Amino acid sequence: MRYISTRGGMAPQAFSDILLGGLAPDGGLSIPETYPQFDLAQLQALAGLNYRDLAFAVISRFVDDIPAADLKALIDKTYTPAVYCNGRSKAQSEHITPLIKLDNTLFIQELSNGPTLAFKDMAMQLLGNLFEYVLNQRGEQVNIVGATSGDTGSAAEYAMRGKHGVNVFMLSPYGKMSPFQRAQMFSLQDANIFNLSVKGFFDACQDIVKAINNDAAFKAQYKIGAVNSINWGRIVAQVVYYFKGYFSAAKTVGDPVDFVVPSGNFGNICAGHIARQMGLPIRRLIVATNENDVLDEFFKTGGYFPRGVDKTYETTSPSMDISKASNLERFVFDLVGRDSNKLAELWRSVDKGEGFKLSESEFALLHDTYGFRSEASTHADRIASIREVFDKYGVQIDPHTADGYKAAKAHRDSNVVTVIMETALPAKFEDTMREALGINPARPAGLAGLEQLPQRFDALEADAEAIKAYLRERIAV
Ligand SMILES: Cc1ncc(COP(=O)(O)O)c(C=O)c1O
Ligand SMILES: N[C@@H](CCOP(=O)(O)O)C(=O)O
Repeated sequence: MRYISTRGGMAPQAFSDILLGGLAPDGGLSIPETYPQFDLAQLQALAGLNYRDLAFAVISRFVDDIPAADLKALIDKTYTPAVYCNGRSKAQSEHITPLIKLDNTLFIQELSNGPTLAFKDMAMQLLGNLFEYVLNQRGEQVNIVGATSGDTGSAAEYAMRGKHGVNVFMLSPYGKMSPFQRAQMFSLQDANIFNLSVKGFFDACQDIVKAINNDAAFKAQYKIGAVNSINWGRIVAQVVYYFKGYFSAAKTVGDPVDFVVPSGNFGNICAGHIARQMGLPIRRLIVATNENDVLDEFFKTGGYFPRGVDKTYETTSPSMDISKASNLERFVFDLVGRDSNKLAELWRSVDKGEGFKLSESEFALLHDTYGFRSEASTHADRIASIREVFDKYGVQIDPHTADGYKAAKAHRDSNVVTVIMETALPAKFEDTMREALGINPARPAGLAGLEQLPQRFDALEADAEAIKAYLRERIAV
């Protein structure tokens, strides 16, 4: 399996190279030359596997430069009940991503039982182990520069803290995360973790990360790596839980299943798209956004017009306060027939701050061939959804998953099983949960008093040069 860039400017590379490389050298995103395929008989054979064996069956199809026994050991060490037991279903933690049944055809897939209570742990824990393995093999080091709107940051820091050869520099939007998210990151005192609180939205942090990665000389000199979903390693690990969710929800292998995905940077649902391209019988992929509805607009009109700060809003599903979705590039690459010249032209207009509109025939593909639907939520919708799910089913869902619930209601067809992806636990968003239900959500043991711990971070302007200067001062070359 070799990887190319969506923009066509990268010689085919092996998995370990793109893992360490992050963003492709031409500014594009790495993607496999072809997607591995599973036919019905092969899917039937996967259906009964536990999470670890399933993860190996899927991921090994994308990774051929790590010996199979080593890859299996890394996967086995990652997906254990001990790592994924933090949330609501300790009894079910062997399943890693169990389903909650709401009714006969509506389920929530738990993805947030890892150490930081968000779906990011599903991929980030594996990424930490993969980085450590590949760096050890090569005798190299990496300085990860990442951007977070609240959950990637803590997941990355918990996965990489204390790891040999890895430093993490995490840019987060100043004052825009929940108190719990902030405390989770800023209370870490490990010497290899650096929190940079940037005066701007997530999009500004992500633009800076990309600018740093696009400076080839700086990237090489300071050994810069990525843990955001621009890194293919994140996406491939996320593909696995669509297979798991499908096998847990479908009555018979081959039946259609719809997935609803709270979306921001489009990494999670992009993994769903890839699972579908590999032959998993997903019928619809339903994008759920909050008031930052650039993706909803794209899937409803075919126009992709990322927005500036004046049209990006602070909402009560803050991790989705994103107006420029990195991984849409991977999906549009497939949509335009993997024509990298066409893709590069579209993204030149995105990078200029303009955007693009799909042709009529391309727009039709979104729905007909690729099965996408979408829906946006407001704060009032979110509160109503949290209340409804609690009153009707006795289940507490977080505000992001609530955006998914509204989208599920808008698009579900009760003859087809629908799975809503749970993207975080309610404990991370106490204020909104209290507003909706009048009670504080349960907190996993060990996290009481988190917000009272001493916090360590540096506040910086949203300026790539200022961030580079910060990195130069702290990275020994
Ligand atoms: C809780 C939560 N929900 C949803 C999202 C959106 O996921 P994605 O960026 O993969 O679309 C994020 C962050 O990305 C998140 O942290
Ligand atoms: N919502 C994310 C934003 C970054 O997404 P990623 O999947 O590209 O890392 C966050 O919580 O930080």
